[in-house]
Amino acid sequence: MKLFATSQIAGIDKYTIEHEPISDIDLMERAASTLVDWILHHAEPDQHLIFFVGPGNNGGDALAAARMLAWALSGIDVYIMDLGKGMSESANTNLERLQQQNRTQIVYLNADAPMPEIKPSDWVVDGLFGAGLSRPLKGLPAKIVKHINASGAQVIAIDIPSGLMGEDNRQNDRDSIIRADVTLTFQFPKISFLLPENDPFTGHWIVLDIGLHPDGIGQTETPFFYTDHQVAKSLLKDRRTFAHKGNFGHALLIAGSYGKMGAAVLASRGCLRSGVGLLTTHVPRLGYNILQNSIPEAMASIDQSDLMFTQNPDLASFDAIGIGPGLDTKCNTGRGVQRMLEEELKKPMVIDADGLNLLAKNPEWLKLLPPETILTPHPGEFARLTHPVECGYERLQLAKEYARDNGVVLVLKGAYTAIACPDGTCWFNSTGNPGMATAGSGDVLTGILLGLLAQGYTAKEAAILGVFLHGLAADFAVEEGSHEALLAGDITQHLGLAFATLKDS
Ligand SMILES: NC(=O)C1=CN([C@@H]2O[C@H](COP(=O)(O)OP(=O)(O)OC[C@H]3O[C@@H](n4cnc5c(N)ncnc54)[C@H](OP(=O)(O)O)[C@@H]3O)[C@@H](O)[C@H]2O)[C@@H](O)CC1
Ligand SMILES: [K+]
Repeated sequence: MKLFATSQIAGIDKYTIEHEPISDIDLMERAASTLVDWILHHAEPDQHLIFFVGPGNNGGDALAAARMLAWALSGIDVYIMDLGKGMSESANTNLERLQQQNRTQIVYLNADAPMPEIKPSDWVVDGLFGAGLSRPLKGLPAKIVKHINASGAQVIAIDIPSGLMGEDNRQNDRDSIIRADVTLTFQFPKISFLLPENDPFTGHWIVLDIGLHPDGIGQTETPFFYTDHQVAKSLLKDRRTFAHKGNFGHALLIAGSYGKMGAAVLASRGCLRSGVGLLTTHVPRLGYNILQNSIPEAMASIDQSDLMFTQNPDLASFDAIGIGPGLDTKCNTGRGVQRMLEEELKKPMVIDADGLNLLAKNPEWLKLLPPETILTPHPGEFARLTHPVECGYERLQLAKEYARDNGVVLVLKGAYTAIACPDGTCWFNSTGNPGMATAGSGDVLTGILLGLLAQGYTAKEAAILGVFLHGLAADFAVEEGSHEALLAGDITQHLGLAFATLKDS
């Protein structure tokens, strides 16, 4: 799915009105009816709802929804924020319709008016501002937002929590943004919803399809995408009936050191469960028994060192290389990695964990990286590769620059993992859960990415698909357990179900 800046969404909105064609008041009616469906599905018949209405079309949506709900629910109050400059045309039409219906109390709130009582048991519907917000809230809007946030009531935001910008919130006033429990957003998640600093504002967000015109969506260019089932499925390659293991590549994983052999085992499992034909895992001597006992499907390549990686095997027979899980950053290991990179191998590569920490210490290696390279930092590792940042928005910009400037696919791990590609595109992942914040989860991902690279997926395809499958497998694992108890090994165990679900979807 494409993701757009709010200004672009307004353009698609306009395109829909012109080309469907549909009048703007009817498009608003369609949007409002999706809100109403959601609310009726979740509210008890005696639920008291308080609508806060702003001057633009976000307010218009709120007024239309209040009218539709007033036929079904008895306790609806509407407060209109009076900024002294009137309302948009469609909002005005909906105000007249609500007045004519005559089932709802409508009160104007100006700067001097006392704030209405909101009980913790009430539901507040926030229709103050949406995609048309142009600056941080001050004065009356900020006062109303603070009053709502302090109420303890459930808050449902229409389209965007009022006060939150769709993209860049670096200059925003965080005290003057609605803290919603649920955000019902139209057609597309907004880019700011995918950044960690905005989670307290959006709460749980849900996308409501309002049928914006597919041609308008298709013609609007954007660097941002959301990897949903459809995208991931389109990347998945078929396995032919007469295929044999030679068709699915031979991966080399360089992983493990004294005390960190688990990382090598987990990454090996992730790799083998992602469809690779053959896997050789290169480990220090001490890891030989551990590896062979815990994962007999992997072949072992043994380092000359007892304790750590120092020297790669002959690389000629491998289709892709993964390096990093449990590697450690000792000098000898660093020298080993450097020698390997200096071979100027043209094999696809994935670098994780201590591989990234070594790269951060030796930025001159960047120019030695092969063309199809994936780096998989979490925010801390990314800060070491670049520099610390203030917020997720800045990190996203930096990730896009880093991927473009260095010709690497950068997998910035976290909720909605962002994959920045050398072509300037950025793909947010839709699967996964907080249970994945657990030891070894990243090692499993490295294994999956390596397995996909070895099978001939490009670095970009492998990253988008691999991150999606990793998250989906973890989602299945959590369905049987809990976030707290999720082990990285549970992710590998559910990879089969993730592949199968994607194929059948
Ligand atoms: N796109 C779609 O597909 C569809 C969109 N729909 C809905 O429309 C919404 C977008 O509507 P919108 O463009 O009218 O913007 P919205 O946020 O309601 O208000 C703008 C008003 O606020 C004002 N204003 C701005 N900032 C301010 C501030 N800090 N403090 C004070 N005032 C401020 C601004 O005036 P300004 O002073 O900036 O000139 C203007 O008067 C969208 O979120 C969705 O809910 C659906 O109905 C149908 C399909
Ligand atoms: K809103």
